[in-house]
Amino acid sequence: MSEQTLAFIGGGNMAASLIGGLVADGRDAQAIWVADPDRRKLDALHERFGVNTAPDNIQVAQDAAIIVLAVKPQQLRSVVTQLKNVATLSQPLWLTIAAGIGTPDVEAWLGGPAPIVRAMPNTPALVQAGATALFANPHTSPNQRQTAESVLRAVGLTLWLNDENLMEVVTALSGGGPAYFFLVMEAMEKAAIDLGLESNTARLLTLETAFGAAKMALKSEEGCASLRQRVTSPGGTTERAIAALEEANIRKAFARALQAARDRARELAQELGSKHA
Ligand SMILES: NC(=O)C1=CN([C@@H]2O[C@H](COP(=O)(O)OP(=O)(O)OC[C@H]3O[C@@H](n4cnc5c(N)ncnc54)[C@H](OP(=O)(O)O)[C@@H]3O)[C@@H](O)[C@H]2O)C=CC1
Ligand SMILES: O=C(O)[C@@H]1CCC=N1
Repeated sequence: MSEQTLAFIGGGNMAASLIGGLVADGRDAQAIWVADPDRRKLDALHERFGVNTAPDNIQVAQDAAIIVLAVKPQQLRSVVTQLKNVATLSQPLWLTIAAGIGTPDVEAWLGGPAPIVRAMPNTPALVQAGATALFANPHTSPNQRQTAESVLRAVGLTLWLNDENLMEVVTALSGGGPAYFFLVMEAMEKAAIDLGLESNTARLLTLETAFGAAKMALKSEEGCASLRQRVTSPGGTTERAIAALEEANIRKAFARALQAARDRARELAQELGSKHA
């Protein structure tokens, strides 16, 4: 394996999204390795993206420059403990994407100081439209920060956080955010079908409208509130729709949703962190 080999430990949803985005960005699939206990998942990743695969975490991680920890938070501790001796041989950069679990926990499981970048990506990485926040622990060199950033920048926007505690808020906002938008799109599509539109028409109009609104907001200097008002003609139809949404307390629902996700990230750290023996 060459020096810039990326080893993914865990070949599930988020690993597939990151790998798909990286390969689409031109990264050599031969320099990407994936380990997962499920042979069918590995075969599917190989078929889809041409990456190398093996069921053995140590085999996949041992010569890698960057080890991406892409397992569920509940599996992170045992995986890191299993791989900690790899670090003494090849001194890789650890890149963890697990929700809730902080770099001090990963460092404690590794048994000593190590360069660790904690990232919170999201699944649109698959189509290079991801949004990722990154945090580097103090043992990460400027070069290693750049290396981690270049991996995530290949699949979308990257931002650095100075305060690791804010990663829980990012997890609630952009980590899980695609699911909230998918839910809104699901609901809009269903409502339009119930009102008589043919399903394919409802789907296409919903998706293009979501895409157009996001693209317009990204390109515009105006905030979302102002763009919303431009659609909302006084005495018109949108005004009635927005009034119905406000009446259903949509703002409060989103505030509660993000808070619940942020709190769950904190709970995961409590339940699974290194202080919890
Ligand atoms: N999904 C998302 O949108 C996002 C997820 N994340 C984070 O990414 C991480 C992965 O999430 P996601 O991809 O959704 O989860 P998945 O469950 O889809 O992927 C995790 C994979 O790791 C496998 N696995 C289990 N145990 C081991 C082991 N010991 N060694 C190697 N692989 C193992 C799992 O197999 P099996 O299923 O058989 O257990 C599964 O295939 C999580 O920590 C999550 O918090 C971060 C941002 C967004
Ligand atoms: O739901 C989760 O826990 C993960 C983290 C952010 C998105 N998916």
